[in-house]
Formats: sequence, C-alpha cells, structure tokens
Amino acid sequence: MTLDLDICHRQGSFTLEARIHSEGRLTALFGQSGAGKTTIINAIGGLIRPSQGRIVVNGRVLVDTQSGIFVPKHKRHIGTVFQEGRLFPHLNVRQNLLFGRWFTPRRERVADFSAIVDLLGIGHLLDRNPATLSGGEKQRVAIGRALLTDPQLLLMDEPLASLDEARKSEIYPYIERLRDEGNVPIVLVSHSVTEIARLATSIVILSDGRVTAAGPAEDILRQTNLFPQTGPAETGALIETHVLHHEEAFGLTVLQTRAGTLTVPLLDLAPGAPLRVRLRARDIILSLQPPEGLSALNVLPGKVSSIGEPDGSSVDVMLDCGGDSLVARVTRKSVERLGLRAGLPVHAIIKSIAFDREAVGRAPTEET
Ligand SMILES: Nc1ncnc2c1ncn2[C@@H]1O[C@H](COP(=O)(O)OP(=O)(O)OP(=O)(O)O)[C@@H](O)[C@H]1O
Repeated sequence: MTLDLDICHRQGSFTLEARIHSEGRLTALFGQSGAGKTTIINAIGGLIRPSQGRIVVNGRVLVDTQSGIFVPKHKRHIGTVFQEGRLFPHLNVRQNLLFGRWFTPRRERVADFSAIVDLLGIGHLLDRNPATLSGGEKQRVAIGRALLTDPQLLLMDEPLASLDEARKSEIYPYIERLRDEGNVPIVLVSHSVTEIARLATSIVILSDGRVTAAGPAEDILRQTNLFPQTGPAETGALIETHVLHHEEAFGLTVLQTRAGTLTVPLLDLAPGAPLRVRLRARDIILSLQPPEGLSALNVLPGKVSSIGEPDGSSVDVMLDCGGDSLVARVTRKSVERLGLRAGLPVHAIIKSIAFDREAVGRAPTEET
C-alpha cells in the first residue's frame, strides 16, 4: 500500500503541517499528546476537511484541495477502530460484526466472515453481549467489525490505550496476524514505544503538528534521540531472528541471529518460526573481551560502527553484529575508559531481563 499525505490544517491555535509517504503495511503515527496524530487520522478518514493539501491512498485521490476533490467519508472504504471499541450495546457480537456489512453493497463484499472471526479468535464470543466482554475481546470484535466493511485501509486510533499490559500482550499477536495476513494496510496511532516496536513496519514521528522523522521501523527505533521522553529507556534495535531449537528442560528457546544465538524464555513456536526481537539500548552492556563467568546467556560479537552525540552522561554506541545493527546506551565515561571508536571489535552482552514478553513478536513477513 502507499499512503501519500501532504496537508496543512488549522484548528484553533494548532496548525498541522504534515507530509507523509509510507509504503509500510503497518504505519505507526507516534508522538506526544497534542502532536496531531488524531488530526491526521481524521483527515484520512474524512472526518475533517484539511485547509489545504492532498491525500492519496493506493493511488486513489481522497483529498485534493486544489482541484476541489473531497471524497466523503462513506465512500472512502476506510475502516476505523477507536480507543474504546464503541460496540453497539444492544447488539450481540455477531450482530456487531455484521453491522458494518450492511453499508457495503452486496457485490462489493469480499471479506470472509469466518476467516476474520478465526483470525481474531472471536468465534466463541459470537452470541455474547458486548457488556460481558473483556477490554481486549471488545477491541478484537471492533477490529473485526471494521474489517468486515471491506476497507482498503484500516485506521487504528490508540486501539490498545485503554487496556492493561496483560491485555495488550494478548492482543498483539492478532494485530501481527492482521498485518501479515490480513491484506489490509494499517495506520496505527500510538504513544507507546513498546507497541510500535512490536507492531510497526514504518514509523512517522510527530511533534507539534510537524513530522520530525519517518522511515522503516528498525531505522527509526535505533535513533534513541528521536524519543526524548521514553527513548533511552525503551528504544533500541529491532532484529529479525528465527527459532533454532528449544531447551525444554531449562524452559528456554534458542533464537538464531546473524551474529550468533540468543536464549530467551520458552516460546510456543516451531523451529524455523521467524521472530522480531527488540533489544533495548539500555539492556546492552559492552565488553572488549569475550566475557567469562557471567550469568548473562546472550553475548553477540560485533564491532562499533559509530558513536552518537552525547546526551548528558550517556551516549549511544551503534554496533554491527554480523550485519544486525544494535545500539547500546552507555556512559560517556565507559566510552573513554574502553577506548570505544568506530571499527573496534566488541562483545554486546544482552541482559536477560531484556526479553520480557512484549519484546519478542512475530517478524513481519514479506509482502506478497
Ligand atoms: N476541534 C478542534 N478545535 C481546536 N483545536 C483542536 C480541535 N481538535 C483538536 N485540536 C487541537 O489540535 C491539537 C492536535 O490534536 P490531536 O488530537 O490531533 O493530537 P494527538 O496527537 O492525537 O493527541 P493525543 O495523543 O492526546 O490524542 C491539540 O492541540 C488539540 O487541542
């Protein structure tokens, strides 16, 4: 899918001036409260009319203020999922799911009800009333309802914001499947680094109504300075791995990366399954020698590729570990003490705490 958006919109004292080009299957709009994320979603969905500019989805012009084009909301074929699922309380789950269909002419109905129900794991909920569902279940039904309208694009405005961490972890795999198998590109609004690291293929960062950075998720997340609020704590590298084998006696799974293996808590996946692993910059320690007598199980050899600008007492050290780009956040003092410089061979020691559940997700599969 391609999304081309170049708009200017004023609302009150706020001005949005955003230009976005994305080919990602799941494009995350990330930024602090008030940055303009929802305004962009509303402009794409047709809820607001931008003061100026163009919006083109998959080559179809939805808005072009110069030539007076403004496709109305109901003709855009765009599905939206909001923070609160907004299910109809008087309809059961099946009726909620089918509701969206009523607005799609019969000949244009392509979405397969059972396939969507299976994808989202909501088959057992069909006769239930929304009031009896958990927050995560409600959101899965809301996603299903949006998909059944046969959208060409799915907008998700902080769909997980009202859920606790456990519910979020429960729903991530469904969004990953949707991203990889659903054939509907997604634009997701989020202000959680954890969420975008897990789900996004492309990231657009917004600040005060402007795009401050945009690109493939792995390129953006490595630049911890782009995330001044949460960056140093949460950002880092995304690497693609696959399951090598399990060590069930120890409750562990061994993953293959380009530079070596990583051992993580046992995963219920077959050998060969592709995975995306987030390695946070703050969870990586550097050593000049191969470490010995250490409890950490994960050590990847590599070399320093560059050293970032200091940020207070810390600095980001970019590493090349067999072709995987990692980033370690260390103190300036360590840089000096270890004599770190581009080209120097090092060992990246990854703290075992780095592998909490939400940091290990399914790797986006190639678009077909
Ligand atoms: N109808 C409106 N009239 C005037 N100002 C508005 C209107 N709607 C939104 N704004 C302002 O526009 C700015 C951007 O709002 P927007 O909802 O797009 O931000 P956001 O990045 O989605 O924030 P959040 O993460 O809090 O949802 C904010 O300063 C908001 O107060």
